[in-house]
Amino acid sequence: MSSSSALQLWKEYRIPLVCMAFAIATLSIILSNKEKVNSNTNNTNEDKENNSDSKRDKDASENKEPPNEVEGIVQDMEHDPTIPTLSPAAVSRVMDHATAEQKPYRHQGLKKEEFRKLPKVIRKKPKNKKQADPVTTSASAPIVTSSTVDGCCGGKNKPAGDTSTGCCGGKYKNENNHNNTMVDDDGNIITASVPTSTVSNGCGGHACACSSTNGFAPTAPAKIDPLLLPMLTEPMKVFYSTITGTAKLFAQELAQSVASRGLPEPKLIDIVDYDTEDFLSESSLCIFILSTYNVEGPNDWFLKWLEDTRFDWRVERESLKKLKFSVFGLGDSAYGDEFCNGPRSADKWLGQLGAQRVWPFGEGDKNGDQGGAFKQWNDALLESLLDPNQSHVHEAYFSSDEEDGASASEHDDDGEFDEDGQAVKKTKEEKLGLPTIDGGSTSEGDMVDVEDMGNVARKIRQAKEDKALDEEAYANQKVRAKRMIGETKDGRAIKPREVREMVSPLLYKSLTKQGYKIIGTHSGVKICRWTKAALRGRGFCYKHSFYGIQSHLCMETTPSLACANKCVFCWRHHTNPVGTEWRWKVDDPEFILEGALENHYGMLKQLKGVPGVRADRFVEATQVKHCALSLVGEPIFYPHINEFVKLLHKKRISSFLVTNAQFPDAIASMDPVTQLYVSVDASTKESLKKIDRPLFRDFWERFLDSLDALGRKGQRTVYRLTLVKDFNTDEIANYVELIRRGQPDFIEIKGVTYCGYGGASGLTMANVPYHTEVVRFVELIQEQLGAGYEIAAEHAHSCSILVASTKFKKDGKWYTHIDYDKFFDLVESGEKFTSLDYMAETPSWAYFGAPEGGFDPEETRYFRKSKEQRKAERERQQEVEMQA
Ligand SMILES: Cc1cc2nc3c(=O)[nH]c(=O)nc-3n(C[C@H](O)[C@H](O)[C@H](O)COP(=O)(O)O)c2cc1C
Ligand code: SF4
Repeated sequence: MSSSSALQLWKEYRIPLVCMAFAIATLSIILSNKEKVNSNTNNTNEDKENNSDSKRDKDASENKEPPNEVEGIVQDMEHDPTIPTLSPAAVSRVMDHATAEQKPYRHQGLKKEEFRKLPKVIRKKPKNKKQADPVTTSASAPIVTSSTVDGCCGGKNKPAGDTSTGCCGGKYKNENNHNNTMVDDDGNIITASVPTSTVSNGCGGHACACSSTNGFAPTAPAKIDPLLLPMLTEPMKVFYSTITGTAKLFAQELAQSVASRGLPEPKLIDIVDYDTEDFLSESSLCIFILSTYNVEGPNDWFLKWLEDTRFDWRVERESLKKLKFSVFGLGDSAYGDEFCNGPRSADKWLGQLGAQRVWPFGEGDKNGDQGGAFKQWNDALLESLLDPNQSHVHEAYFSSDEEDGASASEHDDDGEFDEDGQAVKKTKEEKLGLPTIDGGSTSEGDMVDVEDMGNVARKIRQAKEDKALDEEAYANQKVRAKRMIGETKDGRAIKPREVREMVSPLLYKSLTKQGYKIIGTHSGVKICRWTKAALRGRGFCYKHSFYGIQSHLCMETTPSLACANKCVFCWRHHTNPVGTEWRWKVDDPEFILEGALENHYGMLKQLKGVPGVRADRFVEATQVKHCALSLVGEPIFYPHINEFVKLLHKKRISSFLVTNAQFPDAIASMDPVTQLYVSVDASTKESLKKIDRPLFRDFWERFLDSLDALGRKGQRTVYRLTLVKDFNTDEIANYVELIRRGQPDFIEIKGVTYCGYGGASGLTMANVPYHTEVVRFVELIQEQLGAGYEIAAEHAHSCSILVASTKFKKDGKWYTHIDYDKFFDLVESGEKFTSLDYMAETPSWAYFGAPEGGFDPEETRYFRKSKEQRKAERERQQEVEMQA
């Protein structure tokens, strides 16, 4: 073929020829790759390592950058059946982190041999697999990276002059290793170890793995600080309180820096929008950015709640133990001692309530570089949180008692002490309720083994489920009101805070279980056992002997289930809400009274068929004549107590109101009641604190002021003393002093009734005095009181004795009973009257020392039945109640 014809041919067929040649070349490449893949499938892990090494060699020889390490890891994971499959979201989080972290390593310009020694796995520790000895571990063994990497530095840190090869012996170790711990979408813990420079603990000694094939020594099992978990599994919450907006700006800044580090974006919450009670079940990481105001401000509610909870002995000491937190305060140093005082208190109380401080308190001064201080604190906080080698719990800020403005004894429960008086420190696992090693003490400090992480994840899931259920129940029931807390400088209204109901679903459940009927949101009514006894003609309570009340005509109720004490003998088993001020929704007095009567009659109806109920008593009982405002809680706490009492009197129902002497102003402003009681549970400050466990710090002053207010009332007044052996049965002289102070008309003294208290009070049967002991106590009181008071009546059955002012004794006869009709007439008249205007004669059987012991002879004395008889009767009663 001539060259011209060949050229002609080439011109005609060049395109199909080139295409054919290209197709053949492509086919041969595909075939050769397929062979490689097949042979790779049969390779050992070591082969894989070598293949991957040779790929790196190739890359290095072509002067290319090493491949993205995490891409390699993810590919490895896809092929390795021992590695759990990660969700795309988890993979992308790992990728983001690794990409962010590999820069420093590249900048160090590592050589290929050095690069090979880097760990390249993301692995979950194989279940029940014993950690291999680092010396004998082959390269094919699963490598579990550690947050405290102990492996060889590979000589990476050696200075230019050091030409030796292999192990540096730890000589040149540095602190920078990056270890990112992740949790996949199923709650599995994964550890992405992406060292950026050298490993930190050197490689000297027997554990040196310089000679191992991969040059990386697996050491301790992967561990994660459980305190990091909430941050990794759910967004942190950033609470702010602000008036002029700075705290909110800082909160937004924090949120941005968190998100920029690849963590879930935080939730920003204005503290006034949050139900403080929800902190009790809060398990998120909570950051508080709080401004300081010495006037009414957005912090008030939160701080009040913290303080109340902190000093409420009914609340579990570590009630916020699930919460992890850090506080930053905004203030102005021009305020001197008041600089950032609110936020600092929040930090202190959170810590004292068991919350885990993940970073120390920070503060920014408006008078200085507030923004700079915040940035510094913010950066340090996040750096610390992202560093798993750091302990995330920091020393609580404990102020001295003087700082709190209280005596040391008032705060003596700040810490925990063992029998020797030494402070007891709980391990983090104990605080978190995690399983501990060797029955209580962790052998490895603060870290929890990966194998325990399943439990942690389960606990977190459980807590979330519980919380969701709680929230749902609460949302279904609550009717919220708004509370205005002021206005901003420019006249804008600050968001009102929502007011919640006193009775939470949990409390509702607990109280109804104990037989209470709940009316509205804060009131309760219950049938007392004496009402049942009276219906059956089996006697009345001590009020019958002392004041002429027939128990079946009496309704026991309270318009406030909350009070400000935590008395050791409280019937409520310490489940009730407490507070030093009313902070709940308020129900209408008419609604409460109607609800109380309706429920009372409803409960009575159920007793209709109970064996022994007398028809005449049952009919009488359908018209309540007396109301004992003493069931539980503090009735005087209810903001409309005067209206409530007025309604009772209008229905010609007498009012017996018992207060616990913590609200002197309320006592002073109380309109006349049939009988006003004050509980005098102790006679000294120390024993009152011990027995009533009051919430108020100035509880003693309040107590004395209440007695003074009672003395000024000019009403029929009573001191009620409940004797608890070994708590308040001595100090007679002090009681006498208190009686002289309040000049009550009567003093009721009774032994405490043992109701099977829980552990909270620590009360046992040994604390219940015998009747003879009560009598002896009363005699001593009377002796020391001298003229003016005498022992008037008793009710031996309930171990109660009445000491009365001799004003109520005329011609040798006692007039401790009440002419109720006269009382209502006096109230209706609107005239001023005294307790002497409506007294009535006391029957002789009620006198102290009378053979009847205060038992009305008209009643049938009931003696206890045998266990079997009681059981049979109980069953019969249950049957009747069921039918009803
Ligand atoms: C009326 C008022 C009262 C303040 N009281 C205090 C105070 O008692 N202690 C304090 O450290 N700072 C006090 N400050 C300063 C603020 O806490 C400070 O300016 C803060 O940065 C405001 O934050 P915000 O913009 O988030 O509201 C007060 C400021 C105002 C306007
Ligand atoms: S004042 Fe009454 S309700 Fe309150 S704690 Fe004491 S006993 Fe219980």
